[in-house]
Amino acid sequence: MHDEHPGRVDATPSGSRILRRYDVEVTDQKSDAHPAPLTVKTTRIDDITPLLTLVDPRRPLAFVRRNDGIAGVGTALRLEFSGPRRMQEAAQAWREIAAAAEIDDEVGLGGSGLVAFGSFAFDDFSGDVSVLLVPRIVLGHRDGVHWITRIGSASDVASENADPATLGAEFSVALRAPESFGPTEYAAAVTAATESIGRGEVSKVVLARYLEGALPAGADVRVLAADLATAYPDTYTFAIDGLIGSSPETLVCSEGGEVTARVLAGSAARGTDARSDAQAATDLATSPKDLDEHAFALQSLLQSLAPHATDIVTAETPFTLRLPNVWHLASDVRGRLTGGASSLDLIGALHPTAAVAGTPTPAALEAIRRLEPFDRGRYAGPVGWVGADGDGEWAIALRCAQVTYSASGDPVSIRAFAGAGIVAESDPAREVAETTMKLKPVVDALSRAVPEEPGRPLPARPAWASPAAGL
Ligand SMILES: C=C(O[C@H]1C=CC=C(C(=O)O)[C@@H]1O)C(=O)O
Repeated sequence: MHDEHPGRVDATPSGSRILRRYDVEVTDQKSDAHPAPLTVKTTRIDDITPLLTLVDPRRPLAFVRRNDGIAGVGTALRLEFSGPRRMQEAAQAWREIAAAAEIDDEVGLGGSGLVAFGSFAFDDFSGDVSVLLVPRIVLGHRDGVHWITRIGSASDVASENADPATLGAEFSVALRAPESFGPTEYAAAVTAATESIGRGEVSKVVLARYLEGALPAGADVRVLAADLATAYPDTYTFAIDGLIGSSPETLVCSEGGEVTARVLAGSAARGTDARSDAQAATDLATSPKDLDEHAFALQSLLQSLAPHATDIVTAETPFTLRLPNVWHLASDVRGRLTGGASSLDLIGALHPTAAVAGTPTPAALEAIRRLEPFDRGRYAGPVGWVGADGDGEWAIALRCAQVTYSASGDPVSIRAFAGAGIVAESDPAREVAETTMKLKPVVDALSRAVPEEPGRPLPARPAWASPAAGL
């Protein structure tokens, strides 16, 4: 049964709100009711249709890497948060929702059972809301296991289908920098940041810029996510509340008491042949400027993680991570959780790391607010999912774009972001080039030629897609 009266059910002093809704559009109708406890049933299935063919073409919901991941259909619950305590409030709300839920999960893997997808704004004072979204249906794969989860109140848990729909035609979008903040203005902001570093006000600042463009009418934005997943299979491809991207950086993953992170900072262009590519990696691994930039990011992560974990290990020197568009300096971090923090508590403790803000954090945030003449929204914020036990996978929303919607819910425009870590030795022209490199995944995916025939072939409708199959 669909709830005809989705409405506001809780409001916190900071302005966060919990909305229960079953349709894409949120209404602000007030209600004193609290959300009914969720009933959740996860069943193993034999196989699964490509996840992205199952999700909403206008507002896809997915978090995938290589063949593993989860995708969501419909909305059982939408929770919105804002302000400096948005992640702490989300952690608390999620604890209550998960504790009240009735969960029957025969799979028991990360991502099965009750999950919420989430995307959080970068800045405490962003105009964009942060969200946790609980879908009506979750489809998942992990380690060769496939499952479907149905979520709802007791009466409606099995009432929604996940029907595959052919991906729409490729589309091409001309992305442009805003007139007021193009490459020249970005370079000037980099200079201002290095001057501020020279005056000792801050040690590192991550400065971003953006490109934007209009989407063609009826654009199926799953196509962007599908192109990114194909081109960047080793990254986390995400599509959550219109934020679509492919991030190589793990903010934090927690599973069964173990916590992991992958810190990235320090970048170089890929070479044009094998020899120049190997040279680019060696130069990056020995560049004092990039090693400094990396050390700030790693230190900030280690310091913020320390109160929540023990036996924290990381290598003494970063390794070079090869992506199709760029080399990065990378450090993997591992530890054991103490004190029972959920993955939402952890993102609240770790965000923003110096990979996306700078060092020291307050001065870097102040410089970003002063030098970037736009709201980052959810770019560079945590993006991922959390399960009922608090475990989850959270990337940093990089190499991504935010879709904006018309009042009727149609995708109308898109804004792609990229930033670069600025330290004392940064050269403005090189930082402009670095952001261009980092914009490449989204720019390329939005410049695809329109194929001869629209749409892509789909496998036959799977048996589990219907509640008649008894799932
Ligand atoms: C801020 C971004 O990248 C961060 C992650 C990896 C390398 C970075 C760098 O070398 O500056 C940045 O810290 C971005 O992609 O928008």
